[in-house]
Amino acid sequence: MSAIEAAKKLAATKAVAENFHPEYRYIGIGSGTTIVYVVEAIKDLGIPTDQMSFVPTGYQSRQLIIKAGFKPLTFDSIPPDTLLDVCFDGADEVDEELNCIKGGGACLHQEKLVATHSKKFVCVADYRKLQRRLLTEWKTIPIEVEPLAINSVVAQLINELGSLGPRVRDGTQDKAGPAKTDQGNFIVDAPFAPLLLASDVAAQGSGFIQGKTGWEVTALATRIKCIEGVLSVGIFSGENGEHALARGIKMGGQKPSVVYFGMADGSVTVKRASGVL
Ligand SMILES: O=C(CO)[C@H](O)[C@H](O)COP(=O)(O)O
Repeated sequence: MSAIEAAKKLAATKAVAENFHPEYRYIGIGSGTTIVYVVEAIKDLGIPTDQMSFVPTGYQSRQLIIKAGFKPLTFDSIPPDTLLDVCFDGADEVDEELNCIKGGGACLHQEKLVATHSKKFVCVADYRKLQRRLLTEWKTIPIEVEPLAINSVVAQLINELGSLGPRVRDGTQDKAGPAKTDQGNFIVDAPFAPLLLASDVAAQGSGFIQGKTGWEVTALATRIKCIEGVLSVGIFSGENGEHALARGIKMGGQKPSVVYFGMADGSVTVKRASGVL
């Protein structure tokens, strides 16, 4: 096993040991390569799961749940007003304030649905994903776009928001044309300069900033989401589910409450959200 795979597995094992409880009934399962180790770790706990439902974030995730012998539940079958007890997912990059870029595997829309309906989002990643700001090593924001609107969305990303060379993601080698999401949409990967943290903006004493100093994370996510034809933006920012609940808001927290990073030296670095927990 490579150092990176070993790091993912270590982080997944610790994240599950500390955040998976026998009384849980609804568990979200994300997408990607790291989540495979999370599902393995849940299985290895040996806790009975017959009273539990596992909510996938796409085709790959559903297959993982089924293969592990867990009961899958589609997002639209969750009982009304019910929050998931926890969701586990990976990330492409995580900044100091636990904002994330997601969507490297084109599953951002369902991942956001699940994250925003979970009491707690537990993120699992390897050391490459840990950065002070988003778009440091991972250079683009994945955006899910309705195919008919693809040209107009790309034009607005360039002309109105200053993205330098957004590209429609290609499909597999075996199929000509753009990649399609589980919803049948396209993905635009939009490059921007590294994003400012909310604390950077507060320190400069101004509102949202765009231009020479770059975009603040949530300001850019909000602007992109407002473009007609955009279904979902691969920036998970703002509040986390636990903070939202503490304020009496049931749904909508996007950020992880905690991130487990598997490190190159075999340790696991745990970053928790600050504030009211
Ligand atoms: O957002 C995602 C898929 O849309 C994944 O969570 C993200 O790409 C991380 O993947 P990996 O665990 O393979 O590094």
